[in-house]
Amino acid sequence: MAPPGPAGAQPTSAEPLSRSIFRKFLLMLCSLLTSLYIAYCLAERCQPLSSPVVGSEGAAAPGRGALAGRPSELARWPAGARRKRLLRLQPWRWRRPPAPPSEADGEEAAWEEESPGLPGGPGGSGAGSSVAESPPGTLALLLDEGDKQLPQAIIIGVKKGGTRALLEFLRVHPDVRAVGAEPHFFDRSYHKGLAWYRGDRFPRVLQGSFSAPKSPSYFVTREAPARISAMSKDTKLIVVVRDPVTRAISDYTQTLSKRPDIPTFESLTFRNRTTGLIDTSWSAIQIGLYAKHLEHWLGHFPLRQLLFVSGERLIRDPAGELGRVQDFLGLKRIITDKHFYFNKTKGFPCLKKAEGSSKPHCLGKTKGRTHPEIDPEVVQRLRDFYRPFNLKFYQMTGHDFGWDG
Ligand SMILES: Nc1ncnc2c1ncn2[C@@H]1O[C@H](COP(=O)(O)OS(=O)(=O)O)[C@@H](OP(=O)(O)O)[C@H]1O
Repeated sequence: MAPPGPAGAQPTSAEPLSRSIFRKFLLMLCSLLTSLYIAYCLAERCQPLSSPVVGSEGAAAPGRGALAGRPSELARWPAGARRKRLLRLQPWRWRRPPAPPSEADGEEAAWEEESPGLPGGPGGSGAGSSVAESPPGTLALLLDEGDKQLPQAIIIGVKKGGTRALLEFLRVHPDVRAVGAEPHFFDRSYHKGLAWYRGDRFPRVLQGSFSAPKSPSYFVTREAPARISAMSKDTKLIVVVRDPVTRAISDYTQTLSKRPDIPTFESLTFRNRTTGLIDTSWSAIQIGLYAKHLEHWLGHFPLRQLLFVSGERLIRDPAGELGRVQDFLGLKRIITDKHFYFNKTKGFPCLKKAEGSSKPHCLGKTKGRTHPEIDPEVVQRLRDFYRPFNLKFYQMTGHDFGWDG
């Protein structure tokens, strides 16, 4: 017979059994909790509050992910938590990102290389897709809600319309952030999906501000209206338009600066010089058929979601045009006359102070090139050719741009 234990320590026959079951239960609970925590962490949900909420969404199918990244998603976070994320973990957000490289330092030049705009060459002949390959200078705007998300406004063109000037002027606004190069998402990289587009394309910027990356023009890309609408039907679209004849010459001048051996403007203009048949497959001509391109956009967006900026007025009265743009984007009217001066040497309006600097700033030498002399008869023929398209465009937009006298 076993000796009795200390008083009170003698377990009943049931006690050791229940204690060991309890211990096992505790152990199992602990391991279960640990596994749950690990699984949770692997799903990237236990990152510090600063981690991009929208970016963790995973691969969204085009047309579906847009809403997930929009303010509604951010609304799930309490305002305090959101503010904390901004303050604690992304101090760089408070700094203005460096200015995007200007034409002078290569970005623009590199971009221009992509669009020789010659028949048969890249961005050259043909309607629709080939024109789409010629990346007209466009800009995408990100109306920011404090985290990564898709653009809420895009400057969709037109190439040589004055898109760079609009971007540089808009950057003066304290609520505007400019970001890196546009990834040609809606024309070339759409297959990569919206999550990729959102990914690292746009910086996280302060709530209430928006960023404006330089981007290709989607105005002449057939697929762009449907794709942008699939991203968000609310996207605001800005088009800088310019007299299509001058625009075509400007386009040609750009190509000529890269390839001095190209045929003359006059010979490229006609399919048959004798009959006077215009070569509408030449992208320099095709891009200027604004009414035709606009029709595609109006199939997906109501007119009120498009703003047409006059390229001519952007030169004559930059503050006036910027006023309209600020209103359209819901920005406070901050950019006014006092921001501009006319630089006689450049022949264009320039900024008294560049964004982030105290020095005056004109656009680089690839903006405001001297155009070659074009045979006046050819210019007249082109004017006649564009007139009906221009009139249609005035009718559609409710605005006479004055290109036809
Ligand atoms: N302030 C100011 N300074 C310089 N240039 C100005 C300005 N405002 C508008 N423009 C006109 O912008 C034309 C170039 O248009 P884009 O910037 O859209 O060109 S691009 O498509 O991005 O290559 C450019 O065309 P070209 O004159 O043919 O070079 C200019 O006429």
